[in-house]
Amino acid sequence: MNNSENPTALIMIFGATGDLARRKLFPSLYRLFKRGKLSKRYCIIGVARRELTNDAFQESVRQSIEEAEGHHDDLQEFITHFYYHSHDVTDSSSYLALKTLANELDTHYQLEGNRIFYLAMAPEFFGTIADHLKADGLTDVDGFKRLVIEKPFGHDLPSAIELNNRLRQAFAEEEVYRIDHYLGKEMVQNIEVIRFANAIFEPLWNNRYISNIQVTSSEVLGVEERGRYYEKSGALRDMVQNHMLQMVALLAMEPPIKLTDEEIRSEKVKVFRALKTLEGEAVKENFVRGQYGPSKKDNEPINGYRQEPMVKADSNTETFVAGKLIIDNFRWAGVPIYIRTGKKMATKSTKIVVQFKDIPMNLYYQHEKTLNPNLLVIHIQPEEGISLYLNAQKSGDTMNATPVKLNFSNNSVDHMNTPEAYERLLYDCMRGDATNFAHWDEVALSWSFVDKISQVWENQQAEQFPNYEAGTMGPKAADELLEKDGFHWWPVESGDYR
Ligand SMILES: NC(=O)C1=CN([C@@H]2O[C@H](COP(=O)(O)OP(=O)(O)OC[C@H]3O[C@@H](n4cnc5c(N)ncnc54)[C@H](OP(=O)(O)O)[C@@H]3O)[C@@H](O)[C@H]2O)C=CC1
Ligand SMILES: O=C1O[C@H](COP(=O)(O)O)[C@@H](O)[C@H](O)[C@H]1O
Repeated sequence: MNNSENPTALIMIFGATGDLARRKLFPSLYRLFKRGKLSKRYCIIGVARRELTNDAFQESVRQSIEEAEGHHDDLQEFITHFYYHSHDVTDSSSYLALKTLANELDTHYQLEGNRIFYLAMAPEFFGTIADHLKADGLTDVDGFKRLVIEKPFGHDLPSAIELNNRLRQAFAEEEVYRIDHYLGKEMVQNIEVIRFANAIFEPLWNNRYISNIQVTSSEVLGVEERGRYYEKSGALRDMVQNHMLQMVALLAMEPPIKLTDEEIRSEKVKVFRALKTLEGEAVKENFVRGQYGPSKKDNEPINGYRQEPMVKADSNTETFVAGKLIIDNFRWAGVPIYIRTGKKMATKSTKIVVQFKDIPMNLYYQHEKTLNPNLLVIHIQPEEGISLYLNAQKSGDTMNATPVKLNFSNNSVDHMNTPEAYERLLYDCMRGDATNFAHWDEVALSWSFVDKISQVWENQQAEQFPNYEAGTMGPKAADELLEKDGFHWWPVESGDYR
């Protein structure tokens, strides 16, 4: 790992005129600069097809940062380190000019030959770009070379293997940084700290004391302009294969012997290996798919998925998934981990609820009431924090126990300074810390789990689609999935369970 706190590198962004670069990458780089986490020796080359001068590119970078961060006097200084190279990545003859520019800037800014290639482009180009970077000598550098790859990493296991084999011709595994932006979120990173830095949780973190875990990531937005991509992806590939399973791995892994990327990955991989594979009928019993239908809000019609641009009128693509995961190991045997994610749901929320088992005997039993279970809630977004639900005596009432909530809200403490996920991940990559990126073994194992489900779903038209109204929390079958185990989804809207 290059542990410098102010790393030096040339960052080449392929797809520099695209949405991701504008909305996430440029503002994140600026925030690193602002916080003094970028050394003065940095340089960014933006690459895309359209013809732009350096000045026009710098202006577009300035605008995108101002949209996200407002106006700042030091922006002018920041953007002078940005250069633009018009280049079609499928055009073999153009890479040599890119190499010449990179070498010149390397010398000019004294970048020590450190290079980061960020592929913020459609995945079909990943292999071609990596091939050329090597063949045309852009990776022949004295310093480090790293490849940052956006999702989706393949469409299924065979395509992911093919892509990986191709990338590995040019970059070693430790040089490939597969982005999963959930791993850059403050409270996702906090899962490990909550678990491993608190004596009160780790002894209870197993099937003796936990009855079930629920991980929800719901979105209010629909597929917007991404119908073409989403039709081939669906919620299973778009969210479950990566973000949802990564959160599950962090919740379920054993404590690593050290907090190094190798040790943490090795524990996460064991979780993926222990994840019970579902096939045939087991898919139907344990997984629910949904697709949003039209609805109305304030008398205004809301599109169903099949009415969205670039979506087939009889689409079989799921926009919602709920599932019950079983981790077949000593710690988790018998503890269901429920996941749920979807588009056009009632609220934008990512939350983890850990429900503890009931105590053996309830001394505070009331006629019609049972005690509320203890819950640990990890609020990932939009609020960031943790809540612990306990039972305590209501004032003046000695026979009753009432749920009370102990709350820590990150938003109220440090919200303005909480780094964006992309900001952290870019910084980690510059420092050579791959802990919060997806290792190939994790990607391969999560595809093999998800592929079995998609194979069943793709062979059966979902006749009941659409099966949930836009603006709701998904199909009824998702509630029944938990009801048959004697549980229910804890609400994610308010997060207040009293
Ligand atoms: N946008 C987002 O919020 C997220 C995006 N991603 C992933 O990031 C990647 C980029 O997404 P996004 O920014 O939305 O995509 P866009 O379609 O907005 O941008 C694509 C970029 O690629 C460039 N491009 C296209 N074809 C070529 C070519 N042949 N040669 C050189 N440049 C080319 C385009 O510029 P030009 O037309 O000038 O060539 C543009 O800069 C995708 O893999 C996506 O899945 C992942 C998570 C979130
Ligand atoms: O990767 C993706 O994530 C977003 C949701 O991210 P969030 O940080 O807003 O929760 C999702 O909208 C998109 O479809 C998916 O590709």
